[in-house]
Amino acid sequence: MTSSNKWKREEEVAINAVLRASLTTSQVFQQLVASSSMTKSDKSPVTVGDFSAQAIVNSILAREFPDDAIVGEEDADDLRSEVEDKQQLKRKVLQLANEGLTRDVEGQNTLSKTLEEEEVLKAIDRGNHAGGIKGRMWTLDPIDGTKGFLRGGQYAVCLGLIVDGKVELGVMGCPNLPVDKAAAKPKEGDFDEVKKRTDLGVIFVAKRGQGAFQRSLTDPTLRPISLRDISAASLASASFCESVESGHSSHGTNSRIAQLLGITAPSVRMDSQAKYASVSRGDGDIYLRLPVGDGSYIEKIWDHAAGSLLLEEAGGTVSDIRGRPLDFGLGRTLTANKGVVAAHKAVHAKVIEAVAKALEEEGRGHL
Ligand SMILES: Nc1ncnc2c1ncn2[C@@H]1O[C@H](COP(=O)(O)O)[C@@H](O)[C@H]1OP(=O)(O)O
Ligand SMILES: [Mg+2]
Ligand SMILES: [Mg+2]
Ligand SMILES: [Mg+2]
Repeated sequence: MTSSNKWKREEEVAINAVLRASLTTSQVFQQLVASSSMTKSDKSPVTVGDFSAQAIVNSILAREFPDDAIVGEEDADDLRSEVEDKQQLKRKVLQLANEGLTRDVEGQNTLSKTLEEEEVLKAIDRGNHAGGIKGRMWTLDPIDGTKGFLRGGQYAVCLGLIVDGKVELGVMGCPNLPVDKAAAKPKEGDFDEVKKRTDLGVIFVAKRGQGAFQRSLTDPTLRPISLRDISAASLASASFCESVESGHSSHGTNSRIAQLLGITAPSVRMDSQAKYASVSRGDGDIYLRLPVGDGSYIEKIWDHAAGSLLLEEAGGTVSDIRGRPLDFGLGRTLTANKGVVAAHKAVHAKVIEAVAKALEEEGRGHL
């Protein structure tokens, strides 16, 4: 097998699955989140979107690669409940999953027969695998950035293929990101803008050793992407990409790191693994995810598999705050790592030095 053929079939299937799931989450966003009856505190649309997207991706993987394990964020326990609310949720998920699976998408993967309730629940529960170092497994975050999804910001459908503990393929759908990286991102909370714009929706694809690419939701042409070319000498011109949520990543520590590196540009804030994608195509240069507080939060593999490979293939280095590579072979979580630091290869070591200094100053040097 030539290197460009490696994972060809997996890539095709993963793109089709992520594309379908992205179209379905978009549909849920348009119909439920951006509807006038939606109240701010109602989190139910994201639940509908999560389950439907996981049902769609897992059904396709189960059919195409029946022997592969899946480590997915969600499970169907809630949908098996007899409570009327959950029964209603289950019916909605069944309908959306079937619509998503039977939609005509680039002439591929159409189901001959719609799924029954129990089949959809089983598909979702295929994501229960424990992970580990041996063999082939997919890891899925059906909606990463649930907060972004609810506020009309960024969110992502993230699928990675991990083989013997190494991410080999990553496919990420970002329905609210402009295809053109230079175009303005929709203003957060402006649901009408998201509804109206026709230039939103990107799928990012990376295969180990074969580069990083993007395509739109409608045109299958893959176009190469890469990080902005930055050297140690031009580090001061860099910009950070960081979480919107201060509970997910320490904004205060990031400011100090910027100061130490001579960076003055304001940080670009967005939810989800769209941060990895954004830096991968040169919109922002450094992705910092510094632990908050005592650093007890343990990152999940589905939150980093696709994004980290994309950024590496686009010319970057991804590590935790100590410069250790992310270890995807230890189960469902990244137990050997703390936080994430991602940047162009040429400046990554310098960023890690500044991270260590900033944490030391805060009395968190032990993290
Ligand atoms: N305390 C935390 N620290 C870091 N990440 C978190 C924390 N709590 C939740 N997350 C995860 O951060 C991801 C999105 O964060 P961001 O958009 O800021 O990058 C989500 O996957 C979310 O998990 P979950 O999917 O369970 O909500
Ligand atoms: Mg997530
Ligand atoms: Mg999620
Ligand atoms: Mg979640």
